[in-house]
Amino acid sequence: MIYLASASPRRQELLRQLGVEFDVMPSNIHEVRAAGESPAQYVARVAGDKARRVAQWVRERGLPAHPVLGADTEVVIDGEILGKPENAAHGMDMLRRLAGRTHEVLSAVCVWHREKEYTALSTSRVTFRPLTPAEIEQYWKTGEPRDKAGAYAIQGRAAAFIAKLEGSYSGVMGLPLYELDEILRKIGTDGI
Ligand SMILES: Cc1cn([C@H]2C[C@H](O)[C@@H](COP(=O)(O)OP(=O)(O)OP(=O)(O)O)O2)c(=O)[nH]c1=O
Repeated sequence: MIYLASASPRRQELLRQLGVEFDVMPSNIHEVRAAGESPAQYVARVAGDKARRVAQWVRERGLPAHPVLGADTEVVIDGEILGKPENAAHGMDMLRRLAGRTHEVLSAVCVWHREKEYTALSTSRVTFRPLTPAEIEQYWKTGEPRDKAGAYAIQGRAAAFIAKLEGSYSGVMGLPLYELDEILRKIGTDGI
């Protein structure tokens, strides 16, 4: 049993795939980049913040001390983190930037267990085919990109845009399962 420090339905789906039993406990932390933090440092730190926050609640409420899992996923292009789209113009802008190019998706997991934290980072390279303005608009209108880092979902219609993926499909979707399983095996809580 673990606590999943996330409100993301994608992360629940991915965790179910590993067969790990979990309770959902969203962290609701405010994600803000600190000065001088690289994208890799940022995702790892945010995954840790989510896990630490929920671990603290678990302690305060006297709940059973199961491991706590936090995760963060960011889309990076030209060294810049794109974040989630604030509105249609912002989202379509992101898709225009990604079209016809290769970008990185950084996905970090952090497990807090017995006063120790275990963090892993998955880096994937995703190549989009070129997109026409009409395709970008149509895709935006599906509603799929709205709550997603980089304004797309590999597990949804954006699969049709992805010419190449080097790295971790589950990592791009929001929870790198290979890296997570390595940590869970280390602490003796695998789902199998
Ligand atoms: C690139 C990409 C991102 N995403 C999603 C995964 C994450 O849910 C989201 C990135 O935002 P996150 O801030 O990592 O997570 P979240 O706000 O959804 O949930 P929580 O903080 O409670 O854990 O983008 C996809 O679903 N598919 C994709 O292809």
